[in-house]
Amino acid sequence: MKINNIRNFAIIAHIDHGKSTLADRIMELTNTVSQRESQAQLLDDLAVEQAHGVTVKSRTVRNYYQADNGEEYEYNFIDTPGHVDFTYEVSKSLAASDGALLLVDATKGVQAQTVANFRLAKANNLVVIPVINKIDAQAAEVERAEQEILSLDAEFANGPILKISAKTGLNIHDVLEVIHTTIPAPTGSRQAPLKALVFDSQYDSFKGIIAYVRIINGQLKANEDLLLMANQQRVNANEVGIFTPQRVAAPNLVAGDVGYIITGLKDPKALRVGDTLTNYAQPTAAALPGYEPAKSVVFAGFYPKGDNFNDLQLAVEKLALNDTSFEYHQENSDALGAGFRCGFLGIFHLQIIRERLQNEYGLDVLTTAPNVTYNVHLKNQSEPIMINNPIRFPDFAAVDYVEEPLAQATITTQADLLGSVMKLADQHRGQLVDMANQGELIVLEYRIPFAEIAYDFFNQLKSVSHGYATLMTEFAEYDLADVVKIEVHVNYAKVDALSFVVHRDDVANVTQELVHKLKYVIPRKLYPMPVQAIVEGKVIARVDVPPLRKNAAVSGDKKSISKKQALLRRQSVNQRQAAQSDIELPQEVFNAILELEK
Ligand SMILES: Nc1nc2c(ncn2[C@@H]2O[C@H](COP(=O)(O)OP(=O)(O)OP(=O)(O)O)[C@@H](O)[C@H]2O)c(=O)[nH]1
Repeated sequence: MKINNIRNFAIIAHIDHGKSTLADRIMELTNTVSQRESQAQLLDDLAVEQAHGVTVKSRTVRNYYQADNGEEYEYNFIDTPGHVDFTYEVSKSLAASDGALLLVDATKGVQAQTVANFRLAKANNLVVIPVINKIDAQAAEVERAEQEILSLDAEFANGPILKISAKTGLNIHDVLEVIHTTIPAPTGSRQAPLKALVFDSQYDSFKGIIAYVRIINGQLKANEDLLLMANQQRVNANEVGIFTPQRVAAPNLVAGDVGYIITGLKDPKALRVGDTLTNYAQPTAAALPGYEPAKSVVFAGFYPKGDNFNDLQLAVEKLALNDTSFEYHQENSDALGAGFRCGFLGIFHLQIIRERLQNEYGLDVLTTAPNVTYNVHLKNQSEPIMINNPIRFPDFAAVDYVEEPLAQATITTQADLLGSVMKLADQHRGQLVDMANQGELIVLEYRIPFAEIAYDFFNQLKSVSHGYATLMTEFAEYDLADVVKIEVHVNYAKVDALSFVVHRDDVANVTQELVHKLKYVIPRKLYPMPVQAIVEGKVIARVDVPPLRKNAAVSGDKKSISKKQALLRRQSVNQRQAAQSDIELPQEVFNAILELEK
């Protein structure tokens, strides 16, 4: 294909505005896939995606389009995720594209992710084509959506604003035409030395690392020797090819193309997404600018259930390769043994990774209660220490002061829901910074501790706004926080994995609720076990997990005094022996912390 007839573009939108449906329709109209195949959504093929009905990973597909002007075009499109936790995936896809279709749901209009993704596309110098989708829906307000698009960028008045239904197929032909008339062909020279951007990757147990590349300059054939520029690693292109959407081998990839390279690299850490690939013998002079590494916001421990630490290690290594925003390192807990401390972009991201471990690797992991990273300033030390694991939170006597991460949170809401949304943000220690109108929507800017919004805030916001309000967050700064560590002792022994950090004001409520929840989820033993929540050395709350059998001391059975005393003696010996001994920690115990009403 001539480079002039290639178009590389992304489809971007707010969650659920119809990206995957439009992608399916494009593949159908270009005969990339048959009608029968396209009955099921083709691109969201990860089990987690089907379960939640959302895109988690970006997908790439090559289509051939016979245009009205008689020319044939190669369309490489990248379907991207819409959930706020996966913005990082979107920015990678955009770096590999020259243009973007910005999809707006006619029943919802411009929403927070629409704005954010539009800005990302502009930052990557992409040509953006607005497309209003779902015009078939009863609740569609096409004109209003159009006005909102124009208030996003007045320049849209100069170009077409398409109105389609991805569901019924209405006006999809216009979309296919506008792509080649509006989005520029890639610029790049086939003669120059090879320069390819690795914009994504995947791990295959047999084939090793598969790099997803956009060829900027030059060309490459199978079996050529290549160089990964970041770590000067030499690799062989075992196979090169394109996505149809399945991988199909091709003789070569040339400037402008999007495709894959099977590298055979077996070490999942050997390749970094954002790296530049070049020819080993004739390298290009300078690497492409890489991506900003993603910044983890939420941390939690993953521990194997049973004796499969090695399986878990391999699985997290491979997942981290497929999802570069997921980070991990090994940690040990007295209560749980060896595991991993993992970093995520948000709680939904955590949930997705956990489900992927289950679905793709058959691993059921124990997940400890999530937390954020604290900067702890010690009394006798000038430099603060970063704590992302409550087990390591220093003793209160040594702590001078603590700082916590604040988010810049942008909440977009309908005017009539303003009251409930502001109340929710207030309950979560949000400080209102700015408030502005965007069409009929109100955009609120908050400074709000990540610890307050990292867990369930998004769901609560959806619930108070009946699904309409949207949330975008980014890291703002560290700020002083009056937080304390809660330790949990079961049967007088500290259970390190159950430690967590909360604001001092919440201590009384949280500890009471916690011990009462733990009473029902800690597996019972033959003797009663006290559960204590301890803050700064003081027991703040306590309950007893009842014994499996009746307690001799409180048993109502009629027994002689001496028999009862003998029973009590035996019971107390058991109890003393049992203190310190292992207690089991099923997942429900950690969920009890996660579900606390903070
Ligand atoms: N009425 C109507 N519904 C549509 C149309 N396009 C998509 N939908 C529906 O909208 C919902 C979301 O569509 P998806 O294509 O999964 O949305 P998405 O943007 O890919 O979602 P994420 O991948 O999770 O970001 C589905 O229930 C679709 O059937 C349309 O043109 N009209």
